[in-house]
Amino acid sequence: MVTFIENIKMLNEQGELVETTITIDKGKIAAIGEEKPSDAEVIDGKGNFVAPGFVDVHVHLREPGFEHKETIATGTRSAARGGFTTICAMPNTKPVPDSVENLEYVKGLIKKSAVVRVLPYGSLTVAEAGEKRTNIAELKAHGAVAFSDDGVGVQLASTMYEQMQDAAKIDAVVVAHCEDNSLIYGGVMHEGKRNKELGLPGIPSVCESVQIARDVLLAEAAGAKYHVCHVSTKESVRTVRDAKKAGIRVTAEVCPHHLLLEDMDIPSDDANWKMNPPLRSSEDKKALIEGLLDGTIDCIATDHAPHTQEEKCCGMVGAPFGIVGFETAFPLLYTKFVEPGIFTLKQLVDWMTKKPAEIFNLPYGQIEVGASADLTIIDLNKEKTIDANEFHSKGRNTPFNGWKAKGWPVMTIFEGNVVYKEEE
Ligand SMILES: NC(=O)N[C@@H](CC(=O)O)C(=O)O
Ligand SMILES: [Zn+2]
Ligand SMILES: [Zn+2]
Repeated sequence: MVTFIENIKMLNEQGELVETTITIDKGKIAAIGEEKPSDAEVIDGKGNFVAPGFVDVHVHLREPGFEHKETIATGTRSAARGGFTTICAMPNTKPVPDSVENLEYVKGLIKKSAVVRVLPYGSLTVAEAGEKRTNIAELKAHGAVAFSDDGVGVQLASTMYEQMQDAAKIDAVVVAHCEDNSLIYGGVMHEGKRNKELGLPGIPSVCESVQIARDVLLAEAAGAKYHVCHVSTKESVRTVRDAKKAGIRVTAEVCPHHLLLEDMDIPSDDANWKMNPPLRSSEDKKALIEGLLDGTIDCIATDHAPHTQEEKCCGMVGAPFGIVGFETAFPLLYTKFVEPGIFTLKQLVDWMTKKPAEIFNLPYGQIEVGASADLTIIDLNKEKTIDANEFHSKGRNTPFNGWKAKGWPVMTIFEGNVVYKEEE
């Protein structure tokens, strides 16, 4: 079946919006800017903006093991509603995809219920316990997109070094949640001014940056491709910048919440503001924005991390770290950064599509003939108030509830099929 999208605007190389059409045949983009084939089914783009389906290289779907927080079905529906068509699922599930058997099991679950493309990570260590190394060559051969122990830092330098050496041999990407356990101090938010006002234990910035500093030196020694998760501090940005200058193969991602919020914004001891790494200072936030703009930080990832309302009910100390991200990422970033002219629309879209795909060597994230027909149609003028109760995710854990934002995905197309359509 042939589908024809008309009355749509697309970004050109210069970053201008130009009117076009897209023809889809057998799940692939068959033509751009051509006439309607006679037998085609027509989608009216209503003059909206069409972007490549967003690519998120850092998400948590919770299945298997934590289906009360999220399932592959709810998580991917949430992704589709946010405009994401390719997502890389972190391995902190139960079981952890640390063996071929466990990875195959996870792949089976994905096949059964995912509505968008889910690419599973393999872990760096068995059960993410930080001790026994996994066989990453074997896991890669069975479809692991990359390797990470996200949720915890790899504490031993030798473990990281040896996995990087193995990764270098097969050109796999080592992806790191950087957190030195000896520097957490039982903290639940950033160690600064606001945690003292709230009487809450703080996590110092060095907890993250020292491990990034260690890892870039290990990546240099191993010749490995190394990607840093959710960069949150100015020292981390500087360390990545210096490493890039030295020719080390390092890339980095930043999350929307770290670009949009700082510790002083935290209104009270409310666990919907608790995530790892925590919201840092206003100087840190500034450094992250500068880092994106100067190319130190390569892409944006949501770190969608659903938890139940019961878990998040009662203050930061007992609650798990993490907030949901899919269904608010684009409108918030568009409203707060593109509308005021801090980022261009092309920059924002590239950081959510082409750039992450490049890092992980994925053939997605661009609208071109022959590519998978993964598209997000966005109404850049539509304004709406964020209501967590409308989320397709099981998670309601967001600090952005009640925020007004513009630029909402109205239709998401994955492999030529409509997987999300806004209710009229
Ligand atoms: N980011 C978070 O605060 N939480 C993540 C783990 C992680 O990304 O480190 C989770 O799995 O809940
Ligand atoms: Zn993490
Ligand atoms: Zn994560």
